[in-house]
Amino acid sequence: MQVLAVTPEIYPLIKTGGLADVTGALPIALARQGIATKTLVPGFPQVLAAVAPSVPLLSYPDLHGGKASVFAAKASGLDLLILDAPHLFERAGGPYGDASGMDWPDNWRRFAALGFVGADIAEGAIPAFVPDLVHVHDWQAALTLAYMRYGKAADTPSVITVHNLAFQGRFGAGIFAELGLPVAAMSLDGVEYYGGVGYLKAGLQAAWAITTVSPTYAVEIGTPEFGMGLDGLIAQRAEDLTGIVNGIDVDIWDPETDGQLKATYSAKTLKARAANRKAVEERFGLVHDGSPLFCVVSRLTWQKGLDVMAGVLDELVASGMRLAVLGSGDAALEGALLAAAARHSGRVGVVIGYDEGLSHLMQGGCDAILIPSRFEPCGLTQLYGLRYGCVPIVARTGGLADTVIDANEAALAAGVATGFQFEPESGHALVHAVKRAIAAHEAPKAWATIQRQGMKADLSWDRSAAKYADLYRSLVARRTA
Ligand SMILES: Nc1ncnc2c1ncn2[C@@H]1O[C@H](COP(=O)(O)OP(=O)(O)O[C@H]2O[C@H](CO)[C@@H](O)[C@H](O)[C@H]2O)[C@@H](O)[C@H]1O
Repeated sequence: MQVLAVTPEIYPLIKTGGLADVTGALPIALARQGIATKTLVPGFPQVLAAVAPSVPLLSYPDLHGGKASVFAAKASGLDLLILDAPHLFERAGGPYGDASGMDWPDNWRRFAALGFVGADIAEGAIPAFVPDLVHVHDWQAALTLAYMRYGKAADTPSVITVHNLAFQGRFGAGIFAELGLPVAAMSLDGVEYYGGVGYLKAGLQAAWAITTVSPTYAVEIGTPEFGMGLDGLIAQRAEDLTGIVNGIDVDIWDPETDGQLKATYSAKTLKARAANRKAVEERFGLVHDGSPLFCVVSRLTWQKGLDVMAGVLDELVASGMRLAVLGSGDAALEGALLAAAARHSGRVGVVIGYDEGLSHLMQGGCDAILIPSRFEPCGLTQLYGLRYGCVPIVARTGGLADTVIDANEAALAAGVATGFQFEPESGHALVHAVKRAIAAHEAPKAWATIQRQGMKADLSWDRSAAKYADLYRSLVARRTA
């Protein structure tokens, strides 16, 4: 089976969040299931710098205001189709905005172009690669499915994966005329969304199947509390919706071989983590006093609930822990965390920025990782934590609820606990969970059992990829039936 994936981000070429980890790892795991994927990605500067250009397979004299082409490339074991459109994608800054974080005003045009080209390929524009199925990720790729549905490849099976319902790609009605879709598409069951145009909405409406990245989030997004305005549509499509938990790249994230660690280790040599802990303490300016060392590695946004944590930080420090925070995002939150670090010098350390290597070292050296998200479609950092013996302390929501087994009395007695869960959005509940973790940490043998139990979990992509492969096969069978 041949699959066309369409995504704005793919690890290791371009990444702003967990979406890239998924689109970078899934094709490789799917190949082991006999499924060949080619991934269409925008030619951002970071992408073009990582690949060798080749003869264009497709050319556009005028794609939304400039010349564009698609060429094939290979990188990190991935088969890529790169949409080279300098007027749309070759800009300094991030993939969605300028260096100051302001969204590009023409994002609607940039990702309409991506979708338009995706649908052309679905329709057979590259004769040597006519996909059996198209799989798009998030709002930036979602319009592919609207272009397919309204003419180009209406009977090619399709899947949309929602990595985060908070990002919807909502634009004014004025753009519709420039999308090149038929007038009929500007309707309630088309791309129209609260009077404007909704890219994610259009994709959810057009997709043959919808997936999201955990079973609990799949249920949550059908409710007004988590549905972000799309719950009605999601509930309507409940029969076509599945939750498939993300895997992680267990080769990149392997404490036995990880080159970013000061000392590698296994479940049998947990003591070796001490060298990593010391390196973290030094990097974050923390005292070396043997007290529990917790960490946060996160985008600093409302979703992640770190404002709730910042609100109880004094209590957390008073309970005896030290905290190392790596993250960037919301300026007010960055400020609050830096202020806490100044207030609790030696006990709280903050590094503002994005540092992949340091995130590995933290997982390899800290005792626990705090993830107080308000909502979390899947979450990857708790999975890295499990694999590295960095015990996750998580809000009971979405994929966090599905992947961490709370260390309650029964789970501890049965030896199956892998972390700690607490009620989301409650500073009080977070403090309580941290205190439970600190108490557990005081019994080194029991703590090591929790660590080892997490390290035993099968977090590889193979299990999840098998579920995607089953879904793909069932959709392709439906087409031919
Ligand atoms: N400052 C920093 N330095 C270094 N590394 C950093 C970092 N900040 C974050 N990261 C890394 O970025 C990734 C974040 O992944 P998450 O799944 O936690 O969240 P995200 O919300 O981006 O993804 C969305 O998509 C993914 C994929 O489906 C879902 O798991 C998730 O719930 C959903 O919100 C991890 O690999 C993490 O280590």
